[in-house]
Amino acid sequence: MIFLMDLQMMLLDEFTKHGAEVVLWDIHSGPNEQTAKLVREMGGKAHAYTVDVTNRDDVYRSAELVRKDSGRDVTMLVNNAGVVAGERMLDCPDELIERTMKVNCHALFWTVKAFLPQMKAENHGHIVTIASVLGLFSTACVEYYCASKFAAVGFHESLAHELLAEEVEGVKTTLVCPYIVDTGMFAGCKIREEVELFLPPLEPQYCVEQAMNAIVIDQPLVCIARLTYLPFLCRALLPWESNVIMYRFMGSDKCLYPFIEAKKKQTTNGSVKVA
Ligand SMILES: NC(=O)C1=CN([C@@H]2O[C@H](COP(=O)(O)OP(=O)(O)OC[C@H]3O[C@@H](n4cnc5c(N)ncnc54)[C@H](OP(=O)(O)O)[C@@H]3O)[C@@H](O)[C@H]2O)C=CC1
Ligand SMILES: CC1=C(/C=C/C(C)=C/C=C/C(C)=C/C=O)C(C)(C)CCC1
Repeated sequence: MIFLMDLQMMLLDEFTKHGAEVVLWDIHSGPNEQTAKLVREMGGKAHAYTVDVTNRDDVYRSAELVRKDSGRDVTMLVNNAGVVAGERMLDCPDELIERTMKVNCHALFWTVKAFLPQMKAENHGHIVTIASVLGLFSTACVEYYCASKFAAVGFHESLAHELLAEEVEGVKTTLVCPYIVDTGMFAGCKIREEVELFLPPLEPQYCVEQAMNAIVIDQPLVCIARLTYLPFLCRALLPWESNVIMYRFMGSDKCLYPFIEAKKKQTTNGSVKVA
């Protein structure tokens, strides 16, 4: 059985093709039921549960319910839920900053605590964390999003080390770090045109395919697109000043400013949604 935190339809499509029975957790029941219906229409098996992954009691209770309802253990956990507030830190209400940490990072603690013991006992399972390239290197204006994703990466890596150190070889881990994906979450983000030719925003389908390829071969880390391994390496190897020059040259020092502006317009129109 596969267990998924709210996930794009395409990712579900891929899991369904692999014969998975999916359990969907989402904070909103309507869209979640709709997703489950679509999976069933594709010939897959899906069960929808309304869960706020930031609420640890809700997570533990729902994990028990899943076990009871299905009579089976969850063998794959995909932590995909994520939020971004889209406001400069100094303008952002404290609650939204906290919420970003809770959804993008704390939720990983609760879901892993809920499902890993069983996986360890059976020496069988897979934990997938959908983090971000912004968990490996940063840029301006997304301090709390970066903090949450760096934390997610740190948590995932330490867990992966622990499983290896304890020789729990049947429980695999995959850390997925995508660049901008064209889902609307970061709409407006802009780098220099010449650079964008080599590194356009990712098509969701491409991102999902690359993530699935990594998951099926138990790859521990995948950066999507491959070119984004470079800034990750540069951050580790080059002096800070060289990275600053590189960022300016590529227009990536202020690439999130237009995203913040676009969000601000949405907020003034009263249509912004967080979580
Ligand atoms: N889009 C991008 O450019 C990138 C995204 N990512 C990461 O990929 C993941 C998916 O993002 P994407 O598909 O773009 O964004 P979406 O906003 O479409 O997906 C995020 C999902 O998380 C769900 N969610 C939010 N809060 C909670 C909660 N408390 N409990 C349960 N579910 C919750 C939302 O549910 P609902 O819609 O019902 O509110 C939403 O469906 C995120 O972790 C994001 O950080 C990484 C790199 C780039
Ligand atoms: C900083 C930086 C770049 C731009 C990165 C951007 C724009 C990342 C956006 C990621 C998002 C939105 C992730 C969401 O989770 C380049 C051009 C790769 C190269 C140099 C360093």
